[in-house]
Amino acid sequence: MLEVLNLRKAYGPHIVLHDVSLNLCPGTIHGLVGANGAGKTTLINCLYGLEDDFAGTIRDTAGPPVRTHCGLLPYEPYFYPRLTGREYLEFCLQARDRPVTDFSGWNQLLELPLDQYADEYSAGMRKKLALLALLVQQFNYLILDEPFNGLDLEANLLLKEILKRLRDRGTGILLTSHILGALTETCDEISVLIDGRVQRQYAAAEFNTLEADLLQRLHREKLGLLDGLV
Ligand SMILES: Nc1ncnc2c1ncn2[C@@H]1O[C@H](COP(=O)(O)OP(=O)(O)OP(=O)(O)O)[C@@H](O)[C@H]1O
Repeated sequence: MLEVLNLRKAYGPHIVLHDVSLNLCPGTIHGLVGANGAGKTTLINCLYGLEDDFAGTIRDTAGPPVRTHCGLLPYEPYFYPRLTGREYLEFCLQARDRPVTDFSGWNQLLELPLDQYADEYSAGMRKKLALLALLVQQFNYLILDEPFNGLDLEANLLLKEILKRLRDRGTGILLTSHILGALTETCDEISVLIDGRVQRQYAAAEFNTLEADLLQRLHREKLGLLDGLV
């Protein structure tokens, strides 16, 4: 299990995360929802070790450093110039001392032109390539920052199915999204992050109240204004 306990992270005087605690269990899809600037990417960066100046505990309870068995899809994947999609995948595997395998099975699903330079891909293709680099590696845990953003409808549907199958195979998946439906359709539990605090965690059986709760929590005053208008 990946455990985040009393995580506190500040940039200078600005406290971004206040005592955040959550667990990512194997075989579970855990969604993270929150407004722009709520601290989702900061939480992910701390969890994956891209930030180290924080207080609290982050650990894989099985023992090894979190990154050993965990793959990250960053919000905006970066590709070195003049590397083809195929070379990027090979680079990702070699960087982790993994054998370079045949990508054609996974790429029959995502249909990327792997012999084209990755930095010339469209935004959606870049996201697919970064996802492909995770899928070919069989991680125990995946951390996905906005995985659905930028993908076309077909790829969105496919990705939901892939995530559910990985979950059923035992992978623990933490994902962020601003698309509530994408979260409620795929997740087993959802944490709501407001102003750097986990306000509440919802189990799947409680998802039917999530949208109404978020409207109240985020827009109580605006709902009052709306009442006067419509
Ligand atoms: N490197 C940084 N230096 C200073 N402040 C930062 C840095 N990174 C993030 N922040 C601040 O931390 C807060 C949380 O940012 P973060 O990117 O984690 O939010 P988010 O929930 O992922 O937002 P979004 O939904 O827009 O992606 C914001 O106020 C942001 O300005």
